[in-house]
Amino acid sequence: MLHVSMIGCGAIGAGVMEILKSDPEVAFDMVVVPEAHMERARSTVSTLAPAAQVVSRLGEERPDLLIECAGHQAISEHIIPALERGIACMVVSIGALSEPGLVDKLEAAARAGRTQVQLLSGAIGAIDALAAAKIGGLDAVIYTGRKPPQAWKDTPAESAFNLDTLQEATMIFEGSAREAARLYPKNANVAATLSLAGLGLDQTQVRLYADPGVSENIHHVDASGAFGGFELTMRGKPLAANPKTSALTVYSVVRALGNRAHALSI
Ligand SMILES: NC(=O)C1=CN([C@@H]2O[C@H](COP(=O)(O)OP(=O)(O)OC[C@H]3O[C@@H](n4cnc5c(N)ncnc54)[C@H](O)[C@@H]3O)[C@@H](O)[C@H]2O)C=CC1
Ligand SMILES: O=C([O-])CC(=O)C(=O)O
Repeated sequence: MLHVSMIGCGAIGAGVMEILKSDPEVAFDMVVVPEAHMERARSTVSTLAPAAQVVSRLGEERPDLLIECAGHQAISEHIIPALERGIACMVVSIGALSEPGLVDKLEAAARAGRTQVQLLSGAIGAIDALAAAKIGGLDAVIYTGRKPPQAWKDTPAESAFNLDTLQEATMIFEGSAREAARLYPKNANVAATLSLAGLGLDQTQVRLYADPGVSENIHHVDASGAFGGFELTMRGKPLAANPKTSALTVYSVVRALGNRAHALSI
């Protein structure tokens, strides 16, 4: 039985607990959320993982695994201290790692605690292929993200374009993954994941589109190098609970937890 503590109880966290409530090999013992969100989290947790306690920090507990499904702030607040204490961690807010120095801090904390932090693939696929291709040498990685106009609300695109009346696909950003992550931090997880697996934040090229013709979060990757090349298009259905988040992100967390908990890993 794998004893897991979960940070966050929003669209991803609740989705993960919902799927795993019938898995006898995974137990959620703690769910960590900020004080202000505890009441709401308690009501969600009472049906999805009734044995779990809702807390605002991990305290002295030592889960087998701590998984972050919360947001950028949670990495320095909860993941780094847990790694230093030797607790294995998984992270889904990969966009946070575009902050200068944070990847190094994460690695140093895991080394100090003699443990490991796993960065999950989330809404994108082929991270295994890209990371393997990097070993032979990559020439180019181009990422195109395309989402319905409403998914770009509360981003700089909202002041530059009238998202409510867009009639055709409109490129709202072109530049490096580093710049994309700076301007669109809540939509930067895929760009940051591709960068970490591949050519890094400065060499990974990004184009972002607001497209009234789509209802899904469409991620396209074009990679080439010594291995040859690949093109990948993911058409991610957004979660009802948070349209910025593709459902595949939830499944990627469930898969990663299953791979730790079950005898067979794939
Ligand atoms: N790697 C990937 O492909 C993807 C990653 N994400 C990232 O996953 C994270 C969670 O996404 P959603 O579940 O859709 O968000 P959400 O907004 O639905 O839920 C966030 C949850 O985290 C909690 N929370 C917020 N700040 C916290 C903190 N400092 N400490 C502890 N708990 C905290 C909130 O109370 C809430 O329960 C976001 O950072 C998002 O950017 C989202 C989609 C894809
Ligand atoms: O599709 C998703 O779930 C999220 C996304 O685009 C990102 O954060 O890069």
